[in-house]
Amino acid sequence: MSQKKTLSFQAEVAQLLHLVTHSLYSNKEIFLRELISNASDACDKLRFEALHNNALYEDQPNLEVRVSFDRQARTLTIADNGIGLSRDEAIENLGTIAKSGTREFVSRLTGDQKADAQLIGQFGVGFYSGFIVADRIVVESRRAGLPPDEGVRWTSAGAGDFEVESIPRPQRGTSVTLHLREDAGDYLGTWKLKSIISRYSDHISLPILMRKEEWKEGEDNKGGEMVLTDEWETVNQASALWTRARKDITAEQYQELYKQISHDHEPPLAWSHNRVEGATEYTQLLYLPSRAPFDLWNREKAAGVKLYVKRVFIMDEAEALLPSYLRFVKGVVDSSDLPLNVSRELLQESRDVKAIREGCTKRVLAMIEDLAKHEKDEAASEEDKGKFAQFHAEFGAVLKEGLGEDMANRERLAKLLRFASTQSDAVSVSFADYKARMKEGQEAIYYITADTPAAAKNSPQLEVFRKKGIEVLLMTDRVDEWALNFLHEFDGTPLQSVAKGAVDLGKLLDESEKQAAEEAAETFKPVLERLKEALKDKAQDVRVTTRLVDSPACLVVTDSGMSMQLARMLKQAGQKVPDVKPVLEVNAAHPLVKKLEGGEHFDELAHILFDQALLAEGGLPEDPAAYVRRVNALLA
Ligand SMILES: Nc1ncnc2c1ncn2[C@@H]1O[C@H](COP(=O)(O)OP(=O)(O)OP(=O)(O)O)[C@@H](O)[C@H]1O
Repeated sequence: MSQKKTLSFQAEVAQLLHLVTHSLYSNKEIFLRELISNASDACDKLRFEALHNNALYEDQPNLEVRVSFDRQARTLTIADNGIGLSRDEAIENLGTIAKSGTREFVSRLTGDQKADAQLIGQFGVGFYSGFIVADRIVVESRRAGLPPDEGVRWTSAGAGDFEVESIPRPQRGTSVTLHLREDAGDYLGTWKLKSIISRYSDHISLPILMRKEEWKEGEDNKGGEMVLTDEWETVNQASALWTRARKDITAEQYQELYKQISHDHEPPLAWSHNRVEGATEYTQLLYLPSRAPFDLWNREKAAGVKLYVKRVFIMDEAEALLPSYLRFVKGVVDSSDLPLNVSRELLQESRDVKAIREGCTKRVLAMIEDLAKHEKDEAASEEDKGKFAQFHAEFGAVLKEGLGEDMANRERLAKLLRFASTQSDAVSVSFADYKARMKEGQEAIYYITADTPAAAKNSPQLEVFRKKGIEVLLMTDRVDEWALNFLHEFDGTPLQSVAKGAVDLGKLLDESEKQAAEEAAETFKPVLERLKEALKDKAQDVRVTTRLVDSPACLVVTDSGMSMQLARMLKQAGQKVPDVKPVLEVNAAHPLVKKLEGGEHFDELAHILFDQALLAEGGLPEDPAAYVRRVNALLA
């Protein structure tokens, strides 16, 4: 019945194992953290499945992990009584890489052994990290609910293949036995193992048990030694970290929990841990990561908050707990009120969840505001001062989605945004900074949206603002145009795109300038009419402007219209966009525009003017070849 079978590892696993077994490591001991974390996950899974099927506990309701070693045999065993593995699951889960964490790790491997090895040390590679210290691993397991003769033994030396056979196994759960390498004898000692467990696994909510050691005198008083007894003792704190009081938790412990739940090897930027009491009671432990994940822009991406109910793990990625624009936040919410059998659908409707979501959102915003406060705080350390800028560089753009998504917090969010401007290349100007620098008589916060910082900075629309010394915010995140639709003012001052509507610099223009502009418009009228006629298929209107200084022309849209940039972006994304014709604004004082009056090549010049204005703002002429032909004809 035992049907021994040899199977090959999936190619990525083989690649990973090769690296694990052939490199030097800065941090070998992480293997224990990884195996204990798997054991703990397996117990969480059992507890969750048992909510619907209590029989799965069999006669062992107390979930635990046991770590033991055998000096003679040179083996170290990590055993749990969690959910266990069926034969098929062992083949599937221990022969392929399913989890995104490990896959991402493999994708980051460079082939440079030293760099890769360091990456393993930081990242951990789950189960396979056992091969850092073992030249053979034997896994014995039985899945909860299967009969005692349907156990499985999985064995591998970490090369290209592994063996599986069916075995009888009365006890539920999994034991992982590491046959330690020559140089890994260190791990055959209670003290060493205990210290690793307390460093990495203290926050695990399950008891981790080890055999007690006792001092035994040597015979005839000839030196004694520590010997193992049959008594087991718990060697970790064994209470979920977030259930403890803040003052009893060290920064390292918070960071370890973050690593475990986020699979991020960098420490978090900040965290916030609170017990919320009142109508809805829950504990929240929320982290701001220091780097954006590669799939941050996937709005479907699951949120990073795990839901527990009365310390029972319910689900990963409970997206109902935070709005989508905070999808980068990681952490744990442990509710005292939700039913244990809560489903995703139920979560969407629950009033308690709504309260939790609001509470968590406030908490996250407060955390970010704190980072922002430190930025300007003289007394803060250099490290703390830099944290907000780092946060904003990684997550600022996604935060902007909140302007459209979270009306209740729009003002708080607006205060947290930073932009580049015509006075600052660094993305560091807040609306408040801008307001403080506004010119006498300036009535709006001016901004321009463009595809790139260079396009924004060199846009002809900025010319008059530059001449007058008026700052303009440069917005170049894809989301800006959309997000700013939802923000019409900041602290009482309206926001105005410089590429929308006619410029009204109002009090900023002096009388003589105004008069000159009006006169120019008047004398230019006949040319305008001809321009309108020549460009009637391209431009909604043509008018004389005061916004240009050095450029002959630019394109603008009407106040309510969609900007050209947004229209291009939507088109690229394959969306239907109503065909909006822009308004062409011309600088009547520019030599090229003056040339129009002469009448020669009028149509050709008119089209060149329009296409150049389009190019200048990052667009493309509808018929680029025709544009080139026209320019060449004039150059010739
Ligand atoms: N002690 C265990 N009990 C039950 N199943 C286990 C145990 N250890 C590992 N497994 C199974 O093997 C799979 C692979 O484990 P591995 O540690 O490589 O990845 P992971 O934990 O899923 O992912 P990651 O390490 O990226 O979180 C697990 O998802 C789980 O299904």
